[in-house]
Amino acid sequence: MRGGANPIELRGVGYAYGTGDLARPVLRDVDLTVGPGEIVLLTGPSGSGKTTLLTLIGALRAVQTGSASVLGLQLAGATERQRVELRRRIGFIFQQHNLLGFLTARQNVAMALELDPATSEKERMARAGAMLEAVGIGDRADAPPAKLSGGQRQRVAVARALVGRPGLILADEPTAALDKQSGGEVVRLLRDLAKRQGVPILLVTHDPRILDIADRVVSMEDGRITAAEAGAAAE
Ligand SMILES: Nc1ncnc2c1ncn2[C@@H]1O[C@H](COP(=O)(O)OP(=O)(O)OP(=O)(O)O)[C@@H](O)[C@H]1O
Repeated sequence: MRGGANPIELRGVGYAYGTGDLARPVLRDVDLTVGPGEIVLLTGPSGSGKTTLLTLIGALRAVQTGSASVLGLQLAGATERQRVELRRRIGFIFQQHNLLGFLTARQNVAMALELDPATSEKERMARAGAMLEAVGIGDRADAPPAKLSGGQRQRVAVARALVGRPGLILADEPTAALDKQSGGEVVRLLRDLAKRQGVPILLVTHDPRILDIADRVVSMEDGRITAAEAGAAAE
């Protein structure tokens, strides 16, 4: 079944951990739309369900109730194969950069292209190098993650998420491990590159200092969306 025209369209989504008497609802009747090229920040107290919602949209867990269309795929009832294909079209950025320590920055970025049989090793390395230039650390391409600062590692993670020209970026607290300045720089860079490519972003954050990068800020509380407001970037 095909979904809607927006990159993300959720209607009445619910989710519970556990089953039977132990079932604990953590998402309740969530409606959320992210439009083409839109940057939406999802905020709210710890435990309100933000990460659960993000992983559900990223096809990392199954939809239980409601309708969830992501990049045109209706996730309710989708097969595992369809979900794997969808995941390949999404760029993920996590709190911890999740880079492989035995690979250089360039190899870490190039790895994201390995599933694309149309590209040669040489092309993958060239595209990875260009993406590292775009995030401002082209001169550190041959360094392993251990030789990079936290902010530089997160830039590599941004390059890795964008290099495959994804249809959507999902980011979970990408600034949590960074100081104020490097956190701000990394998300602004992410925003600028995403806007240039027209890639929509859904980004979970606790960090009030980065809310201004959003076109829209959505708040969650106790598994529900409680408020949606225009971000500073949209004004
Ligand atoms: N795998 C799991 N099994 C059972 N309960 C879980 C699991 N993962 C999360 N929870 C619970 O679900 C609720 C929502 O968690 P979730 O991580 O989605 O919230 P969050 O808003 O992202 O929180 P934080 O901001 O602290 O990351 C929490 O009460 C959490 O304890």
